[in-house]
Amino acid sequence: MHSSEHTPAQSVAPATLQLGQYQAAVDAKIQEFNAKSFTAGFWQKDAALWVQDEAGQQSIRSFMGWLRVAETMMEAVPEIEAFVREVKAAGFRHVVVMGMGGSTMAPIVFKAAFTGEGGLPLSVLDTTDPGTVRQLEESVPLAETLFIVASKSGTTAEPLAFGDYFYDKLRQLKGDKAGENFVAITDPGSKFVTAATEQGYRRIFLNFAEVGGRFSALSYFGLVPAALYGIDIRELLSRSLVMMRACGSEGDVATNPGLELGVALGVLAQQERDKLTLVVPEVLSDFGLWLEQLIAESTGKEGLGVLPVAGEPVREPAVYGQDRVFVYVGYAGDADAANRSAVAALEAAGHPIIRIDMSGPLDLGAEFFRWEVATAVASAVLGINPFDQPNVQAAKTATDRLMKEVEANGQLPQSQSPAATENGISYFSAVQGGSAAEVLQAFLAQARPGDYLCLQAYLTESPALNAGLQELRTRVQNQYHIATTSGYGPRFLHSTGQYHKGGPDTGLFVQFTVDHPQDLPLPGRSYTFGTFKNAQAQGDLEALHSFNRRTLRIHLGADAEQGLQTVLAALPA
Ligand SMILES: O=P(O)(O)OC[C@H]1O[C@H](O)[C@H](O)[C@@H](O)[C@@H]1O
Repeated sequence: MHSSEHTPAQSVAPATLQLGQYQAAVDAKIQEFNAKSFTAGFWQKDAALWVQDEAGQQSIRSFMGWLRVAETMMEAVPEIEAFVREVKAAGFRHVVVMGMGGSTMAPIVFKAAFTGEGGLPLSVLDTTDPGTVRQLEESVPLAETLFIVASKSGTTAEPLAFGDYFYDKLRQLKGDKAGENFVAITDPGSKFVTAATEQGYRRIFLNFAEVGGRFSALSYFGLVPAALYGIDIRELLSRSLVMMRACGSEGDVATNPGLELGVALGVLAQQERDKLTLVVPEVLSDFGLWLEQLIAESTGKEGLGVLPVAGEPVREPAVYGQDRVFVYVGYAGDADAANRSAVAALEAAGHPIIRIDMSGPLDLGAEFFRWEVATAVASAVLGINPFDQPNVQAAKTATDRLMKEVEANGQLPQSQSPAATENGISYFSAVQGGSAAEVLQAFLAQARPGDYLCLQAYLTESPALNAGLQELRTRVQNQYHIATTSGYGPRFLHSTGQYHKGGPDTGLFVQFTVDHPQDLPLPGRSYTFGTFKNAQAQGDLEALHSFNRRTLRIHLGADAEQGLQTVLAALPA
């Protein structure tokens, strides 16, 4: 057993790595990295530490702006705070952040981890699901809501659709003054800058081309919503800077919190401990969404990667395979007894364990940085470029093609015939079976050690659905001992979707779809939110097939919650 502590005063949250039998391999990699002065090279953006091809190296050098973005943003704090005062003085009562993937993940984490005291209530929209869009619209005071359209590229279809949808609503209320309620966060020179200017947006925050989406938590993308929500962004950033110095440009990898963690994760993945299973107290559950995107999109490519497993029911050692590393992130002094004792039992059973105890939610600023460094370093161990997402495009391309068919024919092409239809629910898969139970059984029987079940819910999120999806994960854990992940679509397409297609061929993908009786039209477009979302589901299924992934689509009919219960009832005991 080996443990390393980082606990000086005015310092970063302590991390303890209990790696057991894997410590020797991690130590060997640390020595190898020290011998080539990895720490210095990392800060000098020496791209040869990651990949050897010139194009890959060029991409790496041009996306390392996140290393110092917290310093730059410290100087922007007065500007952001003045903006918050302006917005409050103008009478706004609510903030909605709209975007996908890295552009909205940090606000999602902040919303759950902080109370919002002293700030404006915050909502995040990152789905084309018409039910969710409608719920959001009904839950905010439209005329007094500030809408932040967040898109680095300014070309992502979803945020542009959200912006147009709500701009149209505001025009109906305020005519030419609609733009007062809109803010853009995007890269300089993006097409969206022109559109937002023409529409009279209140403010356009220009972010940094050299900061990629999933590394943008500590840039305008994370900090403008954070400040509006009442978070002390100066303190958040100053804690990031403490971590940044701790991860600083010289010295032994073994005493560098980000580098050591990254080497450990990379080496563990090479030793087939590639399911990074996050255990957190309830208030930090959305930290898992942020970490999922960072790790899965950065490392899940070329058949390699670390699979983040977030939100999985924490269980007794007997249900797990030998492919896990457990990471506990919580608050020092918070009992969180059930989680901590479960992790202790897993440690006693021989699983590698990493524990991080923050002093409070403002430490998230430091943790964002630690995990960004660790993810970049784990990618160096694996020999891949952490800053591209080559396989996300496969789903987008398939969706675009399907949307052209919608424009031409007024509807999506019919999909294949189901393997089984029972109680109004249809099951589509390459596996055969005469009944729902047989199809489910045949599909899940493909599970091998090291595989994972991936639930992809293109549904309106609700507590009942969350409970049903958790029940499904628990049942599969019990019976097949494989890792289980779960995500709502289309959110995960901009996150773990990269790993699903680009990572190892170990996924068993179950896609849930539903009818859209409560659809919503999109202004200026010939299609609805519902059609767009269906095309995204169908497009991603095609993309998964093009990578020969094992899939099962379950169409739940009109009532998703009831449909999911019917599926659970059909699941072999
Ligand atoms: O901020 P945007 O340019 O709109 O991008 C939003 C997201 O979409 C893409 O699909 C990428 O895979 C993500 O890494 C990115 O965070």
